[in-house]
Amino acid sequence: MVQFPVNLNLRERNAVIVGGGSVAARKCLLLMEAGARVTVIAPRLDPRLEELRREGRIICHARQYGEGDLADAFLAFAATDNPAVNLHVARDAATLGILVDITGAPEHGNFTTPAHFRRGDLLVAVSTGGKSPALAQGICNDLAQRFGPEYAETVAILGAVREKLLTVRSNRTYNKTVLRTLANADLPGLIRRGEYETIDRLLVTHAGPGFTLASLGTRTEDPA
Ligand SMILES: C[C@@]1(CC(=O)O)c2cc3[nH]c(cc4nc(cc5[nH]c(cc(n2)[C@H]1CCC(=O)O)[C@@](C)(CC(=O)O)[C@@H]5CCC(=O)O)C(CC(=O)O)=C4CCC(=O)O)c(CCC(=O)O)c3CC(=O)O
Ligand SMILES: NC(=O)C1=CN([C@@H]2O[C@H](COP(=O)(O)OP(=O)(O)OC[C@H]3O[C@@H](n4cnc5c(N)ncnc54)[C@H](O)[C@@H]3O)[C@@H](O)[C@H]2O)C=CC1
Repeated sequence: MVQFPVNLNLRERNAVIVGGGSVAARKCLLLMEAGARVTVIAPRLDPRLEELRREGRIICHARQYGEGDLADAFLAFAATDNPAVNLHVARDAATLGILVDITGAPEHGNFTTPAHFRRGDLLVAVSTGGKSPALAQGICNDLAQRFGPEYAETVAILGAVREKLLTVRSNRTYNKTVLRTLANADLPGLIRRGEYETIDRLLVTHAGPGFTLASLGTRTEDPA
């Protein structure tokens, strides 16, 4: 199965999870992090889901999956321990044209959830197309050691430089060169060592006067 990589914007989109066990709870937390509105349908709820329900942060229907449950979903997850129910969800989603992750039988759905970690706006996702979730998770754990919190700051700085460059300069070739140079300038290493003056010098040299960390708003005061 050749899968297509995509990053979804789920802000204020409806997501329906059929099933309420530990897999459902994991998907639910992930969806909430992304700003989705989550509905869970399951007769039995994991304690984490039960708590979210009590706090009014998700909608729960304490019953078995049934007719019409996917009606207003943007995307859906089948995470019950009953393969027949999961297949029923797969068929209904196909009829409605809704994206669905059949967590116990990925070949019946049209997307899967990769292992992942975040550093601010940096998202690293690893997929084996369902062949070995444990390997995907292991590779992610290795990468997480290599890409520490300094990458969150690096992405914030590069994002701010990019936004300012695109606003103040219309020369695309120039911008591309500057952005590539800065992206390859080991800002993470400089941040790790606290060498913010060197970063300022790099920014001013390559992007131009006015491109200091303070003026970009990514750093308001010198830590020294
Ligand atoms: C297809 C997919 C469905 C989907 O889209 O979610 C799927 C399916 C299945 N997983 C199974 C087992 C395990 N899953 C994990 C862990 C995770 N599984 C995740 C994703 C996915 N799992 C999707 C494909 C991802 C890809 O490879 O591209 C992670 C990465 C992300 C997440 O769940 O959000 C998450 C990391 C959790 C974290 O970071 O905490 C572990 C490891 C562990 O628990 O230690 C095991 C045991 C070891 C093993 O089996 O490898 C089984 C067999 C169930 C059974 O035996 O009954 C099935 C069903 C099947 O394959 O038939
Ligand atoms: N990362 C992943 O995606 C993983 C996926 N799986 C698969 O995910 C599925 C669920 O695993 P767990 O959460 O551990 O199961 P679980 O046993 O903890 O929970 C099952 C849930 O399904 C609900 N359920 C049962 N019949 C239902 C129905 N007719 N309608 C609605 N809800 C119903 C139960 O009430 C319960 O909440 C399994 O199919 C398993 O193969 C398993 C491990 C990892």
